[in-house]
Amino acid sequence: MGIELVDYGDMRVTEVFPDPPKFGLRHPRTHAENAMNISQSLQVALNHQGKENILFCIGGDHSVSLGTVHGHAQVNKDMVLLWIDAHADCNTCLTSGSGNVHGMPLSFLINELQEFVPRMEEFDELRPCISFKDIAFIGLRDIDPGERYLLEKFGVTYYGMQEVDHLGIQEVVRRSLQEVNPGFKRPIHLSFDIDSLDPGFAKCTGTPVPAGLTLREGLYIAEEVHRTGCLKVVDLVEVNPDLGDPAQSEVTVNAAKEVIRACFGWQRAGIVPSNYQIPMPADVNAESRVSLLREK
Ligand SMILES: NC(=[NH2+])NCCC[C@H](N)C(=O)O
Repeated sequence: MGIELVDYGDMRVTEVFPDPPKFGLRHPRTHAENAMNISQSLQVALNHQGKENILFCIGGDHSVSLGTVHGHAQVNKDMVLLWIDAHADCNTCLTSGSGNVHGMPLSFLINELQEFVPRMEEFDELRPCISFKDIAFIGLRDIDPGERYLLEKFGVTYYGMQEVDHLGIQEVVRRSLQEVNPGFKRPIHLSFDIDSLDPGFAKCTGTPVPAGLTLREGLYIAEEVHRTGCLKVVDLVEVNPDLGDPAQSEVTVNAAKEVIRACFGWQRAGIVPSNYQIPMPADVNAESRVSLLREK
């Protein structure tokens, strides 16, 4: 594609011991510490790179975004968030049925939700940093009762699969961008959970849900978000090639790769890479060739 990539390396996950559940939330100290590490590393990377660049974080599960969104919001205070997912991931530890933090990251980050989250000093540093009005959800189809209650209570912009079927992906993306980022003035954080895609395209993920986005719809989202010119940070999470058979894992990884390429500006219609030079026959230089053609 003619783009230059800089690899900032892997984040090591630190496990903290002992780490008993708190309010049902599993591994609170480990999660809080790792989220803070991710947030700080992301801030360093964002401040280091050029303004026109895109920072890509490859998960990990969706708890990664607790750190990435927090870090991004410290650098770009006016950022908006597009959450592409089968799940709303805004359970509080009290509404969660699983205790898994990958279903809760937004409960720590969204200002309006703080009154529903019990205080845990481990998470004190991860101050909430975004409001519901700055978030659009696309692809939802497995929403827990507590999440549904909160989405309704705060009148949140969300386009579940029902809305995708009703409006079509083009209108869903147009409305989402228009609602959170009118005029394309604000930096965008795209948090793309591979389980937003239908299991036919992404079986190898921890919590697959049937009847999801097609790969075409997923790519359309990524292409359109790239086209805004506002895309600053992308999370691509919940890809787990160890789940499922080798064929399914290849399909899932390929889907993830295609989404990543689209975020970086690849288009299905093809692109001319920035450093591309058209091959010319060796015998004739371009100028004489043009004049030969004209003389005929
Ligand atoms: N990012 C995800 N895959 N989230 C799945 C969450 C599933 C369920 N709602 C939970 O809270 O446990």
